[in-house]
Amino acid sequence: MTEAQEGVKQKNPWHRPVILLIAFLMVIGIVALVAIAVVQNKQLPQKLKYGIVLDAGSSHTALYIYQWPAEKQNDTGKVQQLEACKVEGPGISSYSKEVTKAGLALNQCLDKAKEIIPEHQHTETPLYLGATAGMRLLRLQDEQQSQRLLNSVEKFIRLYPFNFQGARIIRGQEEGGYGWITINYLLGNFLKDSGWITQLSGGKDTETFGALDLGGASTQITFVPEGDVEPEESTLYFRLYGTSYTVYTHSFLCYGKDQALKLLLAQRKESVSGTITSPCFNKEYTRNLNVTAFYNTPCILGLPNTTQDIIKVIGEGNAEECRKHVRALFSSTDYTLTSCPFNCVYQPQVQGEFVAFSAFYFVMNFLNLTGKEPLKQMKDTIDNFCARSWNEVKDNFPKTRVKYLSEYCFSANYILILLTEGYNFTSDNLNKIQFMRKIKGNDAGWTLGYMLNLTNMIPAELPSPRSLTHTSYVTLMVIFSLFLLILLLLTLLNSRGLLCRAQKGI
Ligand SMILES: Nc1ccn([C@@H]2O[C@H](COP(=O)(O)OP(=O)(O)OP(=O)(O)O)[C@@H](O)[C@H]2O)c(=O)n1
Ligand SMILES: [Ca+2]
Repeated sequence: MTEAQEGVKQKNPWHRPVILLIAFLMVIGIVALVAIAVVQNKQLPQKLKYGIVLDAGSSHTALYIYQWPAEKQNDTGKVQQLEACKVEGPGISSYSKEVTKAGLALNQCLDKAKEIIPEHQHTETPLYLGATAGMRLLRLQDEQQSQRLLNSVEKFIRLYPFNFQGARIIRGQEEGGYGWITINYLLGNFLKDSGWITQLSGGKDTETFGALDLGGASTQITFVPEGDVEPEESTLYFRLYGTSYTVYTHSFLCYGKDQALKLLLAQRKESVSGTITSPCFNKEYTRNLNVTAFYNTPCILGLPNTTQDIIKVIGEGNAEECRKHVRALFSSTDYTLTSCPFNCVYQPQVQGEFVAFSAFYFVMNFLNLTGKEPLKQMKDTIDNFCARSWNEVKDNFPKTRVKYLSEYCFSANYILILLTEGYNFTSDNLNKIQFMRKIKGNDAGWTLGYMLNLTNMIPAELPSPRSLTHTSYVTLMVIFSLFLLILLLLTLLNSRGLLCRAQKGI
C-alpha cells in the first residue's frame, strides 16, 4: 500500500464521528418517515354501528337512523344520518282516543330500519323515542291518558328486534339543549382541529352557534350568552371535548306555530253568524273550524263564547294588521298557560351566530328569505305574499300542501315578531341567523344530540389522538423531508471536501 493510499484510508469520511452522526440521524429520519406513513395510512377495520331515534313531534313523527365507524365513535363529526323516515299521519298525541293506532302508524318506518340495518346488528342497535310539546300538552290535559299512549307505543316498538331504550316525554330544556349540541357537533364547533399539533399548542376552541327551533307546539331558543345565565332552570352546563359551556335555553310551550295560530284565532270574537275575519290569511281564503276540536288545547283557557259547532275563518290578507294581532300574543295573559311569556321570561341579550331550523326554515325557505335578507326586504316580501289572493296563491303553488300554504302568511309574520319582539333580534343582528334544514346531510333538530348524549358519544375530555390530521401529517412529512435533504447535502459537501483534500494529500 502506497503512502497516498494509506492517507486516503486514514481520511476516509466514514471514519469521522461527524459523518457517523449524520448517517445515524439519516437512519432516524427514514425510520420516522416510514413510521408516520404507516400510522397515517394504517387500515382500520371498518365496523359500522347504528342508532335509531324516533322524534315524536306534535305535528308528526320521524324516524332517524344514524351510523358511525365503531372505532371512531368519540371523534367529533363522525356520526352521520343514514336515513330519515317520515311517519304517515299526525303526531302521536293526536291518537289519545285510540292509543293502539299510535304504535301501528310507526310500522312502515320501523320496517325500513330493519331493512337498512344489517340483521346481525339489530339487537345491538339502540332505539330511543322522545316525545315533545304535543305530548307535554296532552300530559297537562290528562296525565294518565298520556302514559297509556306511551305504554301502547312502547309495546308496539318492543315487537321489533332493536335494543329499545324506552319512550319518554323530553323536557323543553333538553329539547333546546340537544338541538344546540346537534348543530354545533355537525358544524364542527366543539373542536376545530383534533390533530395533536393543535392539541399540543393548547387546542383551539371555536365559538358555538345558537339554536332556534320552531315546532308545531313549542319553540326553543338556546345559546351561549356573553354574561352570566341567571335562572337555574334556564341554564345548561356541558363539558364537551375538554371545554366547559354555560348555555342559556328556554322552551315556550304553546308558542309553536300551530298552537300560536290557535291562540291568535281565539283572540278574535266571532260574530253572531259564527264567522271570524283574520288579516293573517290571504284574501278569499276560508276555513271552517270545528270548535271543540280546534280549541281543545290547554294553551287556551275555555272555549270561545259561541253556540256554533263550526266557526268560519275568512282571510283579509293584511300583513301589517296581522303583525298587530301576533304582537298581542306576546303580551296577552288571557288565553295562555304561562301568565307572562317572553316579556317576563328572563333572556340574556342574543349574541353570536344562530342556526334556525324546523318551521323557521320551512316558512322562510318558501318565501325565499333564507339568504340573510335585511329586515326591510323580509317585511316587503311577507307583505306582498299576504296581499295576494288565495286563489292566485293556490294556482301558483299547486304542489304545496294546502295546510302549509294557507298558513304561510300567518307563519311568516309570527316568525318576524317572534324573532324581533320575542327574542329581541334587531335589524343589525337578524342577519346572524342562518335558516337551515340540514347541515352536511343531517337534519337539524334535537335527535342527533339526544342520541350522542345517551350513547356517551361526546366525551367530557379530549380523547387521546390516535392518528394525525391531514394537516399535521403533511407538516411532519415536509419537516422530515427537509431534514433528510439537509443531511444529504451536508454529507455530500463533507465527503467531497474530504475527498478533495485527501486527493491533494492535505
Ligand atoms: N314543509 C313544511 C313542513 C312542516 N310545516 C309546519 O311546520 C310546523 C313545525 O313542524 P315540525 O318542526 O315538524 O313540528 P313538530 O316537531 O311536529 O312539533 P313540536 O316540536 O312542537 O313537537 C308544523 O306546524 C308544520 O305543519 C310547514 O309549514 N312546512
Ligand atoms: Ca320538533
